[in-house]
This record gives sequence, C-alpha cells and structure tokens, in this order.
Amino acid sequence: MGPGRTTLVPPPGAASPVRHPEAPAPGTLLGPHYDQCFGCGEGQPHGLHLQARAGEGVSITAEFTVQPAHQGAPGLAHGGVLASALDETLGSLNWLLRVIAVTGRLETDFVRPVPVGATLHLEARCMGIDGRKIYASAVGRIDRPDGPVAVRADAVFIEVKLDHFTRNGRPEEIKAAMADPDQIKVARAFEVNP
Ligand SMILES: CCCCCCCC(=O)SCCNC(=O)CCNC(=O)[C@H](O)C(C)(C)COP(=O)(O)OP(=O)(O)OC[C@H]1O[C@@H](n2cnc3c(N)ncnc32)[C@H](O)[C@@H]1OP(=O)(O)O
Repeated sequence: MGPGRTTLVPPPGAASPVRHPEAPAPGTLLGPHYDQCFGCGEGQPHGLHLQARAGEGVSITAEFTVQPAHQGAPGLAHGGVLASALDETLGSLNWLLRVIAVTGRLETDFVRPVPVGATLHLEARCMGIDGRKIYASAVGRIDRPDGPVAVRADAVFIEVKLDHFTRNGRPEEIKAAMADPDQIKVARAFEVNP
C-alpha cells in the first residue's frame, strides 16, 4: 500500500508491541533525547520543553506548558505546535521499543482550543507493529491527566536504520552530536539502542 493510502489502524495480524526488557521503569522521566530537539531539547529557547515519562507497557505520558512563543491566534496555542507535542510524545514510544523510527504519517484532531499557560497532559500508546510500520495513538488533555480532551492523534512511524540520520542530516549537527562523550546521549540523539 502506498504511503498516502496507508491506514492508521494496525492491520489484522499486526504484532502486539513488546516493551524492551531494558526500557526505563514506568514513571521514569526520560529526559531530552537531544539537546537541540524542538520538542524536548533544553537548548531550544522557544521549544516545547516537553517532559516525557515511561508508562506501563509501551506507553508514554508527557507534559507541555504552552508558552507565549507557541501562539497561533491571540492567547491560543498554534495547531502545528500541538501536533509537534503529539509527534514528540508518540516518537518517545520508540525508546521503549528500542527501535529507530521516524514519523511517516500523523493525523491530528483538534477538539478544543488550548490557551497560553495551559499544561497539556499527553498520553501515547503503541497499538501494533506490522513489519517496519509502528502504529500509535495519542491524546492530550488540558491541565489535568483526566482533564478535557483537546487533541488526539493517530500515527504510523516507519523503522529506519541509523544512516537515515547520518545520510540526510546536516553534517555540523551530526558531527557535534556524535562527538558527545556521553554514549547514552549519542545513542538517544539518534534513538539508537546503546
Ligand atoms: C523521541 C523522538 C522524538 C522524535 C520526534 C518525532 C519524530 C519525527 O518527527 S521524525 C521527523 C519527521 N519524519 C521524517 O522526516 C520522515 C521523512 N520520510 C522518510 O524519510 C521516508 O519517507 C521514510 C523513511 C518514512 C519511508 O521511506 P522508505 O524507508 O523508503 O519506506 P518504504 O520502503 O517506501 O516503505 C516502508 C513501509 O512503510 C510504509 N510507509 C512509507 N512511508 C509512509 C508514510 N509516509 N506513511 C505511512 N506509511 C508509510 C510503506 O507503505 C511501506 O509499507 P509496506 O512495508 O507495508 O509496503
């Protein structure tokens, strides 16, 4: 099936996701996977600074507080920023699977506007795996883990090899990330199983 026609629901026969035996325990804060990541990096002043935690099974919870730099309409979060928060939370599932994967398709429902200052409580879960395709869904609620639903997303991530990043990324950043003496940081920048 071509990418444009790929369903976001795991096909019959898709495998159940398996949490990697060395995945961090439920409740563990994952920390940024890359300092310059727009979603979670501490080196991005206007980034989301999203904080993700390992959940049970192959699931993630995350929080992100909407800042003035994230506005679309006056006082409200930009839809693309909310999609980024969903993408980042969904992408963090790959760390629990210890699979390197990139977003192939992300479909977002915007259910309620999210004001500046609100904290989005996100939860993502892997729904199934079919070959290189990883199916996952996420929801974001306002101000509380059981608050009103503001956004939902369904996505398919595609497993890639490390060379996806080394071939396509800009050499300056690749070199700098690779040169970090902390091997876990190097691995996580590229979402590689250390
Ligand atoms: C903690 C980490 C957080 C990270 C932040 C969140 C993650 C991101 O935002 S990643 C950045 C955004 N994504 C990208 O830049 C990806 C850009 N796209 C690409 O590089 C390529 O199109 C890529 C790698 C996805 C697929 O290319 P390629 O490896 O050639 O795939 P290909 O062999 O054609 O297809 C493999 C399978 O995937 C499916 N597929 C490919 N592309 C897509 C797509 N866009 N949507 C759905 N399915 C797709 C194909 O249908 C095929 O399925 P099947 O095996 O059933 O036939």
